[in-house]
Amino acid sequence: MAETESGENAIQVCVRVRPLNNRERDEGHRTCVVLDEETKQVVLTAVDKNTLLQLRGSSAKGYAFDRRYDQNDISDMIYDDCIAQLVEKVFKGYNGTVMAYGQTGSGKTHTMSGGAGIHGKVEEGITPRVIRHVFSVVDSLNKRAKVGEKVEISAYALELYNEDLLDLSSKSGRAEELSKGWDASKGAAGGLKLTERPVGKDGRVVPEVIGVKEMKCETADDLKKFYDECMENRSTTSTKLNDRSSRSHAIFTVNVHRTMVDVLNEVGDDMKARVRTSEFTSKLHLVDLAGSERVKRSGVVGKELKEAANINGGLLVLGNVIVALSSEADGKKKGHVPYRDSKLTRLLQDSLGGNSLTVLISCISPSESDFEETNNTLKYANRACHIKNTPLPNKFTMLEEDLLPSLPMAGAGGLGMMQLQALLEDHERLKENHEKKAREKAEKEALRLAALQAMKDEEVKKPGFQRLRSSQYDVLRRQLASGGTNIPSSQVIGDDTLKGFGRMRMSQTVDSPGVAAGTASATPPVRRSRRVPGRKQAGGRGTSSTKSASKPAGSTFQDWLQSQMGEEGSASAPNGSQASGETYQEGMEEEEDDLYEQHYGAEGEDGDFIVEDDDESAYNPIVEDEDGGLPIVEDGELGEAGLIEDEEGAAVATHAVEEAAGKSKFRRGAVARATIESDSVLVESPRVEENEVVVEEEEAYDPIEDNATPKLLARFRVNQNDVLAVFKAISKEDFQDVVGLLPQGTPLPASDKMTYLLARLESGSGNADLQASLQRVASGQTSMNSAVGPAVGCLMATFGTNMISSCIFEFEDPEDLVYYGVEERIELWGLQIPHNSARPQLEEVASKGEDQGGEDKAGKADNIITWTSVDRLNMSIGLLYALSNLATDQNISCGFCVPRPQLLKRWLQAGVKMKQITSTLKLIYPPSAHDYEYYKASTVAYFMIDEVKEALRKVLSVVE
Ligand SMILES: Nc1ncnc2c1ncn2[C@@H]1O[C@H](COP(=O)(O)OP(=O)(O)OP(=O)(O)O)[C@@H](O)[C@H]1O
Repeated sequence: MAETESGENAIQVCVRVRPLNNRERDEGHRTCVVLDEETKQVVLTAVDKNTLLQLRGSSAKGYAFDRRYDQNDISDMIYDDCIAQLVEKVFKGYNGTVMAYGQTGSGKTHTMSGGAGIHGKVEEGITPRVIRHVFSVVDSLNKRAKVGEKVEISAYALELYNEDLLDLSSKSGRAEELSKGWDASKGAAGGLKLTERPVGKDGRVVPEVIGVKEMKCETADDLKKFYDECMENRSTTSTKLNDRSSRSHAIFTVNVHRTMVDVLNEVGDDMKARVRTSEFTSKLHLVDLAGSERVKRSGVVGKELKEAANINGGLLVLGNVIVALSSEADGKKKGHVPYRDSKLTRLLQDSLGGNSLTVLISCISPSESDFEETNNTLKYANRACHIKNTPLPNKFTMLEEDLLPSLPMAGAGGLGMMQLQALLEDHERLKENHEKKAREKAEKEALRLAALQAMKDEEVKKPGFQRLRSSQYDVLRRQLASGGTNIPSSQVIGDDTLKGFGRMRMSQTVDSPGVAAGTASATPPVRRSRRVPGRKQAGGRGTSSTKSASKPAGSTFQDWLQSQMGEEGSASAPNGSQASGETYQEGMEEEEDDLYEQHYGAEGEDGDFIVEDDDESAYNPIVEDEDGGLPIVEDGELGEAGLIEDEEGAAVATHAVEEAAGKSKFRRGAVARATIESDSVLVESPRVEENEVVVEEEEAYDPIEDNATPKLLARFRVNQNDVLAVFKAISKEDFQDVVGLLPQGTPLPASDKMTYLLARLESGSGNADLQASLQRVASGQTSMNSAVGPAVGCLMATFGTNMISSCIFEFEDPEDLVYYGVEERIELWGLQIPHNSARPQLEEVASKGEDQGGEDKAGKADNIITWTSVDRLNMSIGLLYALSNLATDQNISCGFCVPRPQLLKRWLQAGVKMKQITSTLKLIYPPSAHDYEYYKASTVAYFMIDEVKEALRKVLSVVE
């Protein structure tokens, strides 16, 4: 016998014997059915000669069934034994069928629908129980539903009447159909359409009824009402054998549509936890067949006779189907199953021999007068026990994955149910808001672009309109950063510098990188393109004014970098770098190449570097053309588009060429000389003569006066609560995951980019207090390396960039940047301009430093060391400045980070010193995370907040 995965029979056949009815009693019929509990048989006993004859000599006929119910058993028992579990299975994706079968008047409708029984006792039928049960399951599922999960119930009712398939829910429609005639020869005239949908590869099909009205029901009452209405419409008639005989087969189908959400135990490349949302629809058919009847006995004529013929015809085919299926299941030759011989069997083909879990309730009369029909029913029921159904849960349709923010792995402590629920709720909200946000964003961007365009249009009307290219700012920043304090601050920082940029002649000493590194002689004025010594000893590119040479002796990048990093703990020379040292070194070598190019110019094909004249020791940050306009490359190599050189040498020149060719993605055409018609629309660059920055005055346009020069402003509004909460979250030493560390009741950030990725710096043995250790560093008693070494550990929480921007900082775009498109902003800021998004109101927590005090020898607040971590993702110097400001406010004087090469580069360029900590970074981090390996090989650095601020002030025009 076919079984489900859980071992239950896929087809359960039970027998129900009704009591003798009044007519049978009146006529003196006796019971011929006995339930033998020992043999589990339903035994038909021969009670008279004729019956004996019919039994061909046997005095008794027994059929074994697992479940047998006599006249004293109520439908409660049948339900509990067979139906309840079926209903539960339907919610797990299985199709189910409960089908009452038997001769007319045997109790099928009573069993399926209930009602006043023979003894006047009202009994609830299986279908009303199913309805109640279905909604009790729905309620319990809803109670423990995850966000995004739902279950929907709908139903439809069919009637197969004289081979016409009708919608029982539509009384008028049904009457109309019937008026067209009930002759089976008319087939489906006017009725519903029955089709078959192929499923699987074995040629199996499932029936589908087209056009039936499906009713969505929210409550059990809704569904019961719908059921009652449908059953009211059913064709019945009074016969000799049944006062209210069903003249049609009725199929009431309950659809269960479920959407389920599973949080998978995995994290994707994007560091989001995988969530699988799946859905299925399963069907529970509740079938009340019309009864077979011997027309002689039921005494029907005319229309009822025709009905009986059709009923019997369908049931005959049903019997044949059962026989064919049972023979097949018994291992006999696979034969043809005549499903298509009747509409009834076509409709039921999934329930018998198909994909359904089926309970067949064989209703029988106990009366000896019905002996033959009962025997017949039991015979088929017995055969049906052998039918093999192959129930498989309906295929889940996966809707989507990957919607949750990433969760810490179970190994890191896992999530509590509450937290998980919170995340799921967050997830749901995100899902709902996703489209709305996208739409709003698109609208906002469209408005912004329109406004931007309008502004640009206005700007270009101004005489001499020009704005500085982002690369020019980089040039300036780097130049200023490398020059350090030698440049008067009034001219180095902020508007003044920018004002002077290209406008006035300033005489001041600038230490070029080469000078800072203590190598090659100072920076002479150079005004003609030439090559500087390259790292390769190859020939020139055939230009008369170039030649090859070696990199200046002693002028190593390493030297320069060292000078940038300060004396202690050079990131460029990570001595003592342990596990991560090698990778770090490789990273730095890449950086070296990068920075080398920036300082000595882009490498030519042969490894040479293009600079001015033949003076190998020369260093010329800026070259301009004779007219003081856009610089021109004179050796012809770079065309006539212009050249701006400083540390970046030819790289900038190349950029200028691209610019001229209209290839640059930044401010295409806005700077290129070719596009500028007016002589007055020129941007000049400072140039260096004998270690002096020379900026020639011109009559032309003053970007500041014309209010067209962008300023790099760090104008931040910081959400203190968010930051404090984050700081608190990452300041616990003994942690399992960040979520668990957030203050009780802290709502989780709404950002879908939120990540909680954890790393802990394993800093050797000992259990000293990190706080105290850091204080010793602050008071100069010890170095960071030795302080962190014995400390308990450094917890570093990294958050997605979005979270940093939306949770920690709230930016106001500097007004002057509003002219710029996103790409330009990125270039200027090193970070996408953060957006303002909804941020959770997190509980305010006290400053850790103030709470803990510790060894604050000097007793000054600014000597109290607290620490924070900095996201490694594209942290711009602007963000870093804002963070540093905040850290100062909070008496935080030291920051840790895992610098990315790009980040390191940018910070170094900005003059921010970072020092490597020689320690092993132990990751508490999902290994599946895309940057796991990166972190594994990373080095932790630290920086002192004051130093950072001081350095950044030099390159940022800060509005405090
Ligand atoms: N188990 C039972 N206990 C009490 N009364 C019953 C039982 N089964 C059937 N009856 C009564 O017997 C009568 C006939 O039952 P029912 O209408 O359910 O038969 P049926 O098999 O549906 O007949 P038909 O095929 O003609 O529609 C009804 O009055 C019903 O109340």
